[in-house]
Amino acid sequence: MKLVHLSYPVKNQISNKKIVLALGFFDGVHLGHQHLISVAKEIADEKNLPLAVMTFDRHPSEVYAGNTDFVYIDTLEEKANKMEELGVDYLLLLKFTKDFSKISGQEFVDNVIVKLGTDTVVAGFDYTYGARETANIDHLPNFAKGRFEVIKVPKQTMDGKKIGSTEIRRAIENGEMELVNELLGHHYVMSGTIGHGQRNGHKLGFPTANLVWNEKKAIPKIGVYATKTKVNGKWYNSMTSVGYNITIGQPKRIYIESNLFDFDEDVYGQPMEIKWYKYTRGEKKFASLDELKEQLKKDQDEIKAYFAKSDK
Ligand SMILES: Cc1cc2nc3c(=O)[nH]c(=O)nc-3n(C[C@H](O)[C@H](O)[C@H](O)COP(=O)(O)O)c2cc1C
Ligand SMILES: Nc1ncnc2c1ncn2[C@@H]1O[C@H](COP(=O)(O)OP(=O)(O)OP(=O)(O)O)[C@@H](O)[C@H]1O
Repeated sequence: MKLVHLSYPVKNQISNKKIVLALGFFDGVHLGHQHLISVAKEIADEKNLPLAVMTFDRHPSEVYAGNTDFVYIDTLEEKANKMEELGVDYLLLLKFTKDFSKISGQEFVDNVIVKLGTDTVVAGFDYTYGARETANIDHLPNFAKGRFEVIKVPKQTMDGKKIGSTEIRRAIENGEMELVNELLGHHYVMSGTIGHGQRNGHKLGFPTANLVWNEKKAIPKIGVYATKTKVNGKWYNSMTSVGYNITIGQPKRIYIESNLFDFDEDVYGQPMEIKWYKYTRGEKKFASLDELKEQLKKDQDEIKAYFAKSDK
């Protein structure tokens, strides 16, 4: 798969062939997105054309609402890896600027979709584009004027509700990891490197690997989770705390730290990935380290039992 950076207006086709173009932001590449891309892939294969997916370099709400705290389900790298697995040939990253946000639907069609050499556009039932998202998928054939075909993908739902990135972000921030994983069709993952903690974990008998993560990623709510953690290229069942570590010292910042089961190696500086399974409890302030230690033993038993059942 090729990653292509574009800015408005687009000047040239990206391939000497025409393309099938899937449109949207695609944060998380959830089950709804996966379905849409499989529809587009089928058309591309039938027509013997490359499949391109177009997204933006930042979420439009960062620009519209000036919301610089906006957090993402996927980093660009994660999104690109998922797209590649789905058989996408080109991932197009269009620069989303204030000026671009003001163009009309017709300008978007003429200066982006047509310039790319598009044969067929595939987009969802609620896809919008143009200034303040004024134009929708049903307007697209009028703007196309016969220059490309438009395929509208119907709403994909779970329990009657649209499968959507906004809902998944809400569920991550609410610690509803089982729902998150169901809607994504894969586990929510956070990756980064192993940083230094305050070195209290060893004293407690529960050493932890502290995650240094990409600050644009959505963080599960404060609390304790059943997780799997990858270090040294291998996945271990683990328990992960997202918290301020309120028992030891003054709360300053959020730490994400995993205690891996059946693992005892020095791994500072190495890559680390956390797959999130289930929220088990909130963070508590304990009167002593011994009480925290007692609780950590209980957490370990509970989470080991959870995996003994769910890994079967
Ligand atoms: C599974 C798990 C649960 C935890 N729960 C709590 C908690 O409820 N309250 C708290 O103050 N700290 C909690 N901690 C954080 C410990 O205080 C922390 O691991 C310890 O301070 C070591 O931190 P360090 O790695 O920075 O030295 C938890 C840690 C883990 C791994
Ligand atoms: N559940 C779904 N069913 C069908 N199409 C979908 C679904 N979710 C997204 N799409 C389509 O996939 C493309 C990418 O969608 P987008 O990036 O807006 O994600 P989203 O999940 O709809 O986000 P949000 O929850 O913020 O509305 C769009 O064309 C959109 O219409």
